[in-house]
This record gives sequence, structure tokens and C-alpha cells, in this order.
Amino acid sequence: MLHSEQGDAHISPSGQVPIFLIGMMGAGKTTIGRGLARSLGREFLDLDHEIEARCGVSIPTIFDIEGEAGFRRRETQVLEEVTLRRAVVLATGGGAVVAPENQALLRARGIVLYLKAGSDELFRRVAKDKNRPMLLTANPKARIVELLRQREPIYEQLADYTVETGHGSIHTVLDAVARLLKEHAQRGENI
Ligand SMILES: Nc1ncnc2c1ncn2[C@@H]1O[C@H](COP(=O)(O)OP(=O)(O)OP(=O)(O)O)[C@@H](O)[C@H]1O
Ligand SMILES: O=C(O)C1=C[C@@H](O)[C@@H](O)[C@H](O)C1
Ligand SMILES: [Mg+2]
Repeated sequence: MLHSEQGDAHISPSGQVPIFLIGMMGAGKTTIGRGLARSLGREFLDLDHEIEARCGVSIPTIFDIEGEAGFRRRETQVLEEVTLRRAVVLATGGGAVVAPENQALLRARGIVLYLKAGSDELFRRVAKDKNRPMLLTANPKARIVELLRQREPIYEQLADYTVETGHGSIHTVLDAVARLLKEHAQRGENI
């Protein structure tokens, strides 16, 4: 549910409430986010890309220079800024939900949609991609299992809606999201 913060969120004109996608690496936040934004006629923002644009370097480089703690500080700063944008679909980073201050921003400022997939499928999707510093370990599959175990309760607790993305096509997921948002609007909720 959309909780108003400083009284601003609930007075957004129709079509202005930001939609935040949360979930693990490979769950489809970027892919589904782009498609959803296109179908709603909204701007699409990706938190990881916004961080990279502001820093002028890639996320792996930020991890190399500043470590995870430095990346997380930057992630919170950029999240604070981009969650104020109206009428956007925002794909967050896989770990953006962990910091309590980030949870508060997401909860207060928009509709939170959890894209959920199991560890086998997540691993299949990200295995060949070297751009994910959290997975640069001897056993990336075990790392995904562990991160999912830690984060799943946070994703579940933060989500207004959850959509399974581990099976079926991108099209099927986009249809399911569109249906949820339509029902949300039909209940008289802001969107
Ligand atoms: N049903 C589906 N829903 C979403 N993505 C799917 C689906 N089926 C296959 N895919 C593929 O899974 C991959 C999802 O990767 P994507 O980069 O969108 O994830 P992400 O959640 O943004 O990850 P990260 O947090 O690392 O940025 C894409 O290559 C996409 O084509
Ligand atoms: O799951 C994570 O902790 C991360 C996911 C990516 O989206 C990036 O934000 C970064 O690689 C960290
Ligand atoms: Mg992404």
C-alpha cells in the first residue's frame, strides 16, 4: 500500500505514483521495468544505471575502489533522489532493500512490486554475466542461495504485490503486472 510521507504521496495526480521493482539479481527488474514503463507511457529508471551515470564508472569499479560499503552509501543517496520522481517505473538494485532507510523510502514513496524467482533460475540467468560483484566468489550459486535466504523476508515484507518471474515468458509477467495494477486502480488506490 502507498503510505504517504510528509503528506505528498497521496495527493499525486493519477498516473504519477512511482512504481518500484524489487527482487534479486536476474529476477527481471530491468527487463520487466522497461516493458512496464513502455506500456504505461512512463519514464523508466534503473537505480544501478543512475548510480553509474552519477559516478562516471561502472558498479564493479565502485566496488573495487570503495568496497560494498561505499557502493551502499552511494545507492542510498541516489535512491533518496530518484524515489522523489513522479510517473516513473524504477528498477532497484538487488540489494537496495537491505538498508532500513532504503526500505522506508520505498515504502513511503510508491507502489512496491516484488519480482520473485527461485535460486536455480536466478543462477541460470546471471551465471555468464561478470558485472555483478556480489557474485565474484568461488561458488556464485551458493552466494545466490545465501543472499536469497537473507533478503527474501525483506522483499516479501516490503512488497505491495508479488509476481513470479521464474517460469514463463516476459510477456506473461508483463500481463500479470498489468492485471495487478488495474485491480489496484479499480480499488480506488492511487497509481
Ligand atoms: N519471465 C521472465 N521475466 C523476466 N526476465 C526473464 C524472464 N524470462 C527470462 N528472462 C531473462 O532474465 C534476465 C533478467 O535479467 P535482468 O537484468 O532484467 O534482471 P535484474 O533483476 O535487473 O538483475 P540485476 O539486479 O542484476 O540488475 C533477462 O536476460 C531476461 O531476458
Ligand atoms: O544484489 C546486489 O547486492 C546487487 C545487485 C545489482 O543490481 C547491483 O546493485 C549490485 O551489483 C549489487
Ligand atoms: Mg537490473
